[in-house]
Amino acid sequence: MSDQPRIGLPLVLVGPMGAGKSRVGQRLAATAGAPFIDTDARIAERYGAIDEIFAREGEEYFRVIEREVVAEALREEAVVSLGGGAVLHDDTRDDLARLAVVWLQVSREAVAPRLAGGNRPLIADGGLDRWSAILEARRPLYAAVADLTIDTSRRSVGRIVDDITERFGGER
Ligand SMILES: Nc1ncnc2c1ncn2[C@@H]1O[C@H](COP(=O)(O)OP(=O)(O)OP(=O)(O)O)[C@@H](O)[C@H]1O
Ligand SMILES: O=C(O)C1=C[C@@H](O)[C@@H](O)[C@H](O)C1
Ligand SMILES: [Mg+2]
Repeated sequence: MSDQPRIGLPLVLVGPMGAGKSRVGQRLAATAGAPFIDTDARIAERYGAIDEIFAREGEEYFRVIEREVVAEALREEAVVSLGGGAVLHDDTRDDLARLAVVWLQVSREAVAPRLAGGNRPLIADGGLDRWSAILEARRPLYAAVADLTIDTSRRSVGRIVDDITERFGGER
């Protein structure tokens, strides 16, 4: 008998840039012995670096390929970390209504050091003010799809993983 916690799959992480979706998703999947999919990473594998896609083809095109990758990922029995803007797509929000979704939140103060050095095209100009404006525009979308909300600002990755396994444990 494995003593790995069992969680219902797919288990989906949403939230703004820098909230910890990739880091928490990876750790959660490893802890639960589940596959991990990061849709940003899958897009980059197939189509090239995300900042280059934005620069070359624009955001609208990015959202089309993002939707394809997200739709495929949500059909897999995996921990799935979505890109920050994936919830903008109506079909993705419809899919998420039927799945276990965790909204990782983070304060403006806590996210500042986490964003340092990243390659995030939407906040390349505008920095933290732009990050806050994007979050406010999307807040109702995250709220609409979330089954569990966790403020990660002052919480370790390990504690966040425990919070999630506590809420969604024993469903596999
Ligand atoms: N709970 C936490 N406490 C402190 N630092 C964290 C926490 N979670 C993540 N980080 C750090 O914050 C940074 C951003 O995390 P991560 O890349 O997982 O965010 P993300 O939500 O996937 O962002 P993006 O939407 O840009 O992909 C990383 O350096 C990560 O190590
Ligand atoms: O918040 C967003 O719209 C984005 C977040 C990242 O995860 C990437 O998906 C991309 O940089 C766009
Ligand atoms: Mg990420």
